[in-house]
Amino acid sequence: MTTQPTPVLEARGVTMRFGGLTAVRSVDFTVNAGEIVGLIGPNGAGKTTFFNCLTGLYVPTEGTVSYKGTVLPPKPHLVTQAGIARTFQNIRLFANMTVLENVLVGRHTRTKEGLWSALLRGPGFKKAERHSEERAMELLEFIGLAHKRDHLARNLPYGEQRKLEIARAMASEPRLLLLDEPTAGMNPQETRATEELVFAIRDKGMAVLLIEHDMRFVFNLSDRVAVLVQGEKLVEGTSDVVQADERVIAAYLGEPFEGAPGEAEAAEVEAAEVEAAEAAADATSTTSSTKGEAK
Ligand SMILES: Nc1ncnc2c1ncn2[C@@H]1O[C@H](COP(=O)(O)OP(=O)(O)OP(=O)(O)O)[C@@H](O)[C@H]1O
Repeated sequence: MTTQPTPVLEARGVTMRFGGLTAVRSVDFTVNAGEIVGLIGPNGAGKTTFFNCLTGLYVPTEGTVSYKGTVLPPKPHLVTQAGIARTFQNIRLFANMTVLENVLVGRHTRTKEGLWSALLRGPGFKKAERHSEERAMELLEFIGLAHKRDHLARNLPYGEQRKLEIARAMASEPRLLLLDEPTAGMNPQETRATEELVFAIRDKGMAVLLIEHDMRFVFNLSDRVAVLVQGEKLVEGTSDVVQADERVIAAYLGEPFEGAPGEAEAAEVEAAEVEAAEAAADATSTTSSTKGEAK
């Protein structure tokens, strides 16, 4: 008997427009409990915009995002409270706080004292501090930074800062973790260690969705990979299926292919441009022949 996958995250018809630019177009997307899913696509394909729609940073122009069957309000703190945490493409740590403090701040959605109390270390925060500190230290041990608990975040090497970001996101006790380019700027050893870390996170019971440019990393890790091209989901499947799909290769190489996202619009624009150019050419020849007649 096969067990049905349980969706944690479901995006339905998510579209995001910035003025005249459609960065994400009608994307349906699901992450199931216990899965590692990769989201790939050429530069500017709309991956980060889609992440921002999932995490409430952007309000999608159309479509809905649900967590365990309930539509999420597009507000980052409510999304985190529901059980989704994320890291960013550019590191966003509190540089002048210690490693431990950074993780404690990440726990604010799970303590009733809240963010300001955590930042200002008010009386309520101190009370809850011991329990939070134990949890934070467990996390630091898990990611291998316990020995650096009192170091300032800004003094950590780059790879450790990225790890700390992951620990801080995990501190909110999410069921789904979204990682935006977790290996950006890492050396091969750090990338390999991050791969192990992501597997270990999944083994803790969290689903993981990651955007990545490092193909070996994403194909090694992911149970499923979705490919965004010009804001549309082009292909979705196992690593083997996606790697073998010629449309994916063409999209990465920037080559045209039949049924490419945006192809119909591009053809319309091209036809309009040709028409405009022809009209302009006609007008010029009419003018010059008129001029010719006047001579
Ligand atoms: N806030 C914004 N306002 C206007 N346009 C935007 C905004 N954010 C993204 N875009 C545009 O939307 C498109 C998709 O960008 P996005 O950053 O989501 O792509 P990406 O796949 O994450 O790219 P990369 O891999 O380079 O990070 C691009 O054309 C980008 O210029």
